Amino acid sequence: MEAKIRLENVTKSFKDTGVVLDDITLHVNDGEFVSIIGPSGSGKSTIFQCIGGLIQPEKGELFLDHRKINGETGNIAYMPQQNSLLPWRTVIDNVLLGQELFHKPDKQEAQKWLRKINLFDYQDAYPHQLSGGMKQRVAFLRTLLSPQSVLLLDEPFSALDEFTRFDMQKWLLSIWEAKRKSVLFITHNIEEAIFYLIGSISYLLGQLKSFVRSRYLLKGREQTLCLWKASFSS
Ligand SMILES: Nc1ncnc2c1ncn2[C@@H]1O[C@H](COP(=O)(O)OP(=O)(O)OP(=O)(O)O)[C@@H](O)[C@H]1O
Repeated sequence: MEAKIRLENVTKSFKDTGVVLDDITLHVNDGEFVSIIGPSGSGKSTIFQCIGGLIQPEKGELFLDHRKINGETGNIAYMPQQNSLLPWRTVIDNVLLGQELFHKPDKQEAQKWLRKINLFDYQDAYPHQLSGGMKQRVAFLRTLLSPQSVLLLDEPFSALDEFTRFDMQKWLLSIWEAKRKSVLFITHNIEEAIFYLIGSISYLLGQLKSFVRSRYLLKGREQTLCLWKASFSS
């Protein structure tokens, strides 16, 4: 299977903290769902910032399809950990932002999805009028509806209550099944990573050809924790 995203021997350090990523190699295949789990400070968000082109590694190369993307932004739909909504834009205009960058805003589709996440009545509200969980749902929707084929989700559901989180997790899986985007998902929570593995199994068994795994990062080193892996040939 073709790698959609490839990190080859990526090393990144910061002045204060020293080496954070030490020779990381990671391949994510087309349509694959990969959870990245690890303790706080192990470098999970730093990996995303490198893939998203927000920072440059001092060593190593990053590829999207076969194209080198070191330091390039705009290739990936990225939902960072911190609130990334633009305060001067309404909810609907924030959701449409990712699509506007590609000149493809689809207001009707955005409204359809806002209804699904119970935010239809807030489409004309501004971010300061929303709770933390509502903002997270808006940012998540913007990322999902962006046209790029790779989603980077950095703890997208951390501000949500258990019930809403469960709904969003199920929703994310159904979107992944329907759109077959490549998803990299950061979480602190091993149970959440296992949820996606188990949730993916029925789909993968049906499709006969896929591959799901979780990665566990230790400071400076990457170890692969193969919780579940399936590779079927069609
Ligand atoms: N811009 C920066 N300048 C200096 N140090 C940084 C910078 N960004 C990250 N770091 C440091 O790099 C290390 C890894 O940070 P990172 O945010 O990638 O970890 P993380 O695994 O995502 O943590 P968390 O789960 O708490 O979000 C931390 O020690 C952090 O202080």
